[in-house]
Amino acid sequence: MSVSQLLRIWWAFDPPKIEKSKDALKFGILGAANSAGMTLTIPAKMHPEVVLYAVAARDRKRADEFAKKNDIPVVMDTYQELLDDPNVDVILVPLPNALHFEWAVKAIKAGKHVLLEKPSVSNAREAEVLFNLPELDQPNAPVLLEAFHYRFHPIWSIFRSLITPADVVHVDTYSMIPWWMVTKDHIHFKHHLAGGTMMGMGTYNFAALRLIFDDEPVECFSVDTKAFTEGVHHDCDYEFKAKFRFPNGGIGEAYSTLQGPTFWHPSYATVTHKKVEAPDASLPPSQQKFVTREVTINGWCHAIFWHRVDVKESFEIRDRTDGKLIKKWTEKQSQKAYKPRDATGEISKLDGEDHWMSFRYQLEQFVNRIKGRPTQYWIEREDSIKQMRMLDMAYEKSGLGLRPTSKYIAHVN
Ligand SMILES: NC(=O)C1=CN([C@@H]2O[C@H](COP(=O)(O)OP(=O)(O)OC[C@H]3O[C@@H](n4cnc5c(N)ncnc54)[C@H](OP(=O)(O)O)[C@@H]3O)[C@@H](O)[C@H]2O)C=CC1
Ligand SMILES: O=C1OC[C@@H](O)[C@H](O)[C@H]1O
Repeated sequence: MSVSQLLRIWWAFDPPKIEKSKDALKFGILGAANSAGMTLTIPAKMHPEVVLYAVAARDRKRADEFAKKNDIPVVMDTYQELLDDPNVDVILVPLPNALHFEWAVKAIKAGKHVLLEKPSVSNAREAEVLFNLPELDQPNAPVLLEAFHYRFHPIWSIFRSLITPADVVHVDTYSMIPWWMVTKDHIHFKHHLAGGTMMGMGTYNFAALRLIFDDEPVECFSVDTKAFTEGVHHDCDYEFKAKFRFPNGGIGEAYSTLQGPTFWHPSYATVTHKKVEAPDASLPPSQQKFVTREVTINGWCHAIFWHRVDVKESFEIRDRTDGKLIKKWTEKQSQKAYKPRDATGEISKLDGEDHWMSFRYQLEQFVNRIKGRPTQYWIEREDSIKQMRMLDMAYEKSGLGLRPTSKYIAHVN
């Protein structure tokens, strides 16, 4: 690892504190959750309009420790107290998946903006209710965002700009978390908390497939899982491989594990396009040029550590009359973009620094949306609903069944 790589990662996790603006948004966090570090407390240090105001946790000692570590001035004993506090503008919901629905609904009904951990809820039924709450369509409605952080990183936009969704024939996606990072008693492996690897990591792969095809899957035709069978862990997949068919006939594959090998391996997505004609005015009229493009993004999930987009184009020149191959060759190029300025075109005009994690890019857009400024990237509410439909489709096919619906749904009209 080079010194510049090390420095980038160092600054990403331990950035210099910056001055906060007078009209900064006050954030409250529901639960002293581990994920809140990446999603909010670290990126907040780098955002002038974000102030960490309060944390509420079920255990006072845990809450106090979390508050001290993150310089959060207010500690509350219940989540409801935090929603009732008029000083709080925004709520981060980093609770177990099964509690996302209830607390996101309550927060929105309390008039708070909500940054909601992924996966947004437990299943599509909950998503349809949450993302269609009438409060979200009123004037000055609260902003609700599913925290799909990687979609806000510049490398993701560069990658997508190299894809022609209608021509995609095959996509292979891979992500993993080493076994030692997720113990069996983690919320990821509790069925009543809507656990499972498709929920935890797979949702990232599934979103990648939806975005690459720019469409929704018509069918999940196979899901192989390795899942726990006993006690609270029952029917929680710790590894899976799923295959989907998309409307253009293309196949999308997703593999992920929360019990992966000891050494972390960067996520990747490899996109194969069909062979298409590449018009070339320099060729004689008797000849035709074709190209088959393969685009791979390495490190799409946690791009701050390392990433690279590779494009491989295989060219052929053929005789127009009999199709005979005249010449063939391959061209390759790669690119990285830790900050928008590393890119070209519209992307290059956006704000960002080398040490911004995807979470910091996400926070930028979230705050812009709340402040009524333009957002270059966003995840629409309908998008989050479709995402949960894809998860349901896979869980149904796997035989593990949908993740249970919150009883709180009976209270929402
Ligand atoms: N964006 C990302 O990189 C990541 C996102 N996630 C997502 O974030 C969410 C939380 O995950 P993570 O932070 O790893 O989990 P943690 O277990 O670290 O935190 C979950 C929090 O939920 C609270 N909680 C409330 N009720 C329960 C309950 N019945 N059982 C357990 N905890 C409860 C706890 O709060 P209290 O302090 O009140 O006890 C705890 O702090 C999940 O939705 C997960 O998918 C997870 C990892 C990374
Ligand atoms: O987003 C995530 O979800 C699953 C976690 O265990 C993982 O660390 C994180 O990146």
